[in-house]
Amino acid sequence: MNEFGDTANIEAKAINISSPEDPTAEGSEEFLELANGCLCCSIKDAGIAAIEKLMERKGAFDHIILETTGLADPGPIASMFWLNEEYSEGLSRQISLDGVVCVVDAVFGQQQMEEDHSVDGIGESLRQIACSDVILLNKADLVSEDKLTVTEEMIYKVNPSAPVHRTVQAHIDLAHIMNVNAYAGARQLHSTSFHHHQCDDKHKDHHNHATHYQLRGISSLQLLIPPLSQDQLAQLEQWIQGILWRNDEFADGSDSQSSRDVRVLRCKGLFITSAGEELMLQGVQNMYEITKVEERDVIGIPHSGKLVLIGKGLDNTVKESLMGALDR
Ligand SMILES: Nc1nc2c(ncn2[C@@H]2O[C@H](COP(=O)(O)OP(=O)(O)OP(=O)(O)O)[C@@H](O)[C@H]2O)c(=O)[nH]1
Repeated sequence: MNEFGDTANIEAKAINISSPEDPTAEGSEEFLELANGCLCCSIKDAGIAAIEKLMERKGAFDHIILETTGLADPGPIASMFWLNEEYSEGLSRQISLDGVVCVVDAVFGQQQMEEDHSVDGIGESLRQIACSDVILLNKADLVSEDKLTVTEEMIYKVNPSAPVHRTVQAHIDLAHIMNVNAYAGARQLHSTSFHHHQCDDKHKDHHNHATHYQLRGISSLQLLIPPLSQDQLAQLEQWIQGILWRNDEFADGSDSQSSRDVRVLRCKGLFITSAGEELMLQGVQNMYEITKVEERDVIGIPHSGKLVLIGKGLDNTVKESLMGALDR
């Protein structure tokens, strides 16, 4: 869980396991120190080692909750649990990433987001919101209804696909933040209903079936994807690789203006093939996977697929580039 409302030092060091019912546990909580400080700065070594240590006590707990500091970037952490190469050989067989929860401070959240929009690059609060699957707008008792609404609208513009819950003292029904399966089956995507606000409707492009939410530093783009032939599916995947990898320093060295400007932090998609197959896309930063939806997960066949990109520089050019790729 992230809370960007504070300005805490990035050197927080604990993984906190709650295991009150475990008779073998020494206490109701255990803290595993990460030798190298912040989890996201020590992903490959200390992070994985700490989780491996935890898994020696497999069965003593049901969930692992990682609480990062206010300045952490959740993207690399999410990738570590999801598709890390070393990790996938070992622990990913035993545990899976459920979702990323972000706590936004209702008193300072708006100001923090405004400041982060005005900096070069993508400020941490925006990264945290962009990568979240559920958002708590906490300290709702301390601000006016108007301020809550304005903050919610700012959040929706950054990430239209994460539900936002207003909370006091972060009290929330655990069903909203646990077992959310944000990275699992397509069930989630079938039922995803994106937030629409009056102020966003003018950005909606019905002709191209696209919805575009633009805020200075970060934006999201939602596209309806028609049923795809096998060729189009291959073209779509190639296009996705292009947009996810073009900014990577290990990529093909492309140095065009658009390469520098576009940065995808999170992508999700559900694609339908003309043969009736369903495929799900999940991506964090430059990592992605496209998996076939198992029959048991399918709840009715949707008429069209959808693609959601959250990141920087996602303007009309990106949408047109995708349409062009599918038309080839
Ligand atoms: N009125 C009100 N106070 C709250 C709420 N949530 C937390 N607080 C109080 O705000 C104070 C600061 O709490 P946080 O903002 O969570 O600060 P913190 O515990 O340092 O946060 P982290 O370092 O991010 O874990 C504490 O006294 C909390 O009891 C809330 O919803 N309403």
